[in-house]
Amino acid sequence: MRTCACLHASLILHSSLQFQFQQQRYRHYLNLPSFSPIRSLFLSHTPTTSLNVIPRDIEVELSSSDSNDVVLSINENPTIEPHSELEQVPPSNEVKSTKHKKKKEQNDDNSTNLDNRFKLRNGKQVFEEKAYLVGVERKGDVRDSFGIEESLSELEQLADTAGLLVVGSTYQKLASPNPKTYIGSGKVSEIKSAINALDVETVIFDDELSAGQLRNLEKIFGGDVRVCDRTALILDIFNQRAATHEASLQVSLAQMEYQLPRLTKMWTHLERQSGGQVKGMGEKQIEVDKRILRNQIGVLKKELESVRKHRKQYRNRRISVPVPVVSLVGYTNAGKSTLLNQLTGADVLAEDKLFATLDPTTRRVQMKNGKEFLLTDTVGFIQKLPTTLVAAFRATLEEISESSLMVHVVDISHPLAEQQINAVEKVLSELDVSSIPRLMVWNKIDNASDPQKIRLEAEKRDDVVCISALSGDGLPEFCNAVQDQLKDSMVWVEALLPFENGDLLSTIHQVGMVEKTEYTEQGTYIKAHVPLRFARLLTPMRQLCVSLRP
Ligand SMILES: Nc1nc2c(ncn2[C@@H]2O[C@H](COP(=O)(O)OP(=O)(O)OP(=O)(O)O)[C@@H](O)[C@H]2O)c(=O)[nH]1
Ligand SMILES: [Mg+2]
Repeated sequence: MRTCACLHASLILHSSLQFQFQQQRYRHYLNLPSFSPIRSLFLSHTPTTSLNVIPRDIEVELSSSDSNDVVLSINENPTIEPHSELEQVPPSNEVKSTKHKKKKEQNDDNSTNLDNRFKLRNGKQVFEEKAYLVGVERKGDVRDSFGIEESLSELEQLADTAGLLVVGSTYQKLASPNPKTYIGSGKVSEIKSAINALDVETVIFDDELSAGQLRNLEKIFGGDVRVCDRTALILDIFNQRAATHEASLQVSLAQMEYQLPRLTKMWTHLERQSGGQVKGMGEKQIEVDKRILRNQIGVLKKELESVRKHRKQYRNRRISVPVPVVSLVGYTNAGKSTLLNQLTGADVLAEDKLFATLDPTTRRVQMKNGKEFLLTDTVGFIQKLPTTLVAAFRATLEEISESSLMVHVVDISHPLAEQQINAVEKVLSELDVSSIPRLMVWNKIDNASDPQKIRLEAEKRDDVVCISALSGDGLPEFCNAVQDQLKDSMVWVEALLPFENGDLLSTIHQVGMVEKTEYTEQGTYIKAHVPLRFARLLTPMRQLCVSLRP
């Protein structure tokens, strides 16, 4: 009974907040097609997480009704002055004193200012919050990884992609992070001064923070300042970018999984607001919230599974002709989509922003010699990308793991090309794709400071091709290299597949190069080049073929 009541309370709370937001600054987030980049994380999915955004001038009341139901309601607290940026909608019967008029004018100005700060990002309107970036350089960090300044400049690019306005940044060298606040107390004070001086609304940390660290920092910085980390920011970009139903489901799932261990803070906030009267209540509510969230995660997973099954069936049907699949992998912004577009005439969005692509797109590449292969564009990788987040993009992973060849696209003109290569290798090493052969492509050769030097270096290696996906330079050589790699990496087999192995046959068509298929009474007889792992799978059928061959 109590459990149900709490769920009920959460829902009441949500609608009250919506009502409040409509009167206050937050109404923008709810009325517009997209929420503010950072707040969307907390607002969009679970009702209870909305508590994260209770502004300072709202008080929370807790009461118990006859039926033992716990009812929470939120009221505007008239004794507290609204935050200067809040747009107050006056009640209709308000006395129009000069003082009020002045205040209304001020508020109108604020409203106009706020309206000016909505920007169109990723096809959606988002509120351009002022952000401050914070990084930590760990003493003893390996030299060939990203330096702190480079990492922060990448974080700035991410913030810009998400629609935030970066107004400043800072970093600290530390032997180990502070368990309570991640950074040292001196740095915390420095950031607090910057927040006041620059009117900062969001502080973004370059590394993943624990729930406790987020809570402590928000407490120190003050009620209106949001604290989030790189992962939350990336999730928010994914949320804005998700164009298909499957991508939206994947992002929602990843966001919920990110929120689950971080649910505590809003309820301690509640306890604080009520002066400790509800001590212990927060703890129970967290359990209820977690259960609600877990249930929602379960529902989402089921829905995703059915979408995936459908996509797989569609893919199997689509690939009826024997063509191997080549997947494009690489750092975000390396030029994967541009390469796909150039080779296939596809119209995948390619732009100078991080994470332009979320959904895999596959197109057929027709070579001059009549040979063909399918090319798949995938989501880009980035340093400090939690594997759980990559795992959320199973569609991409499936495309990669079922491909016959991985082409690693590198922006060779980038000053941190080597570090980006290492970051991609690191993500790939965490995925189960080590058995898939690779080819490396050094892209954007047209943009390199010394293209000749780079070409000479590439010639020394036999697994690298230099191209410019933008101008088309080097693309025939790229296609030849793909063909050679595909053949080299495959094993010649003749096998007889029983009819019940229809799935295997269609996968072989997909990943191998089938030269002949013949239907016999015992099954399908094939002659093909197949990847080594499939040759192993086919071993018993190869023996069968030898014994039955006429
Ligand atoms: N100069 C130059 N620019 C290129 C080349 N290839 C791609 N670009 C540019 O690089 C930017 C990123 O290209 P995309 O194709 O979107 O990169 P991506 O790897 O698909 O990026 P994500 O989808 O974010 O992972 C775009 O502005 C392209 O025009 C190239 O060969 N030369
Ligand atoms: Mg792309």
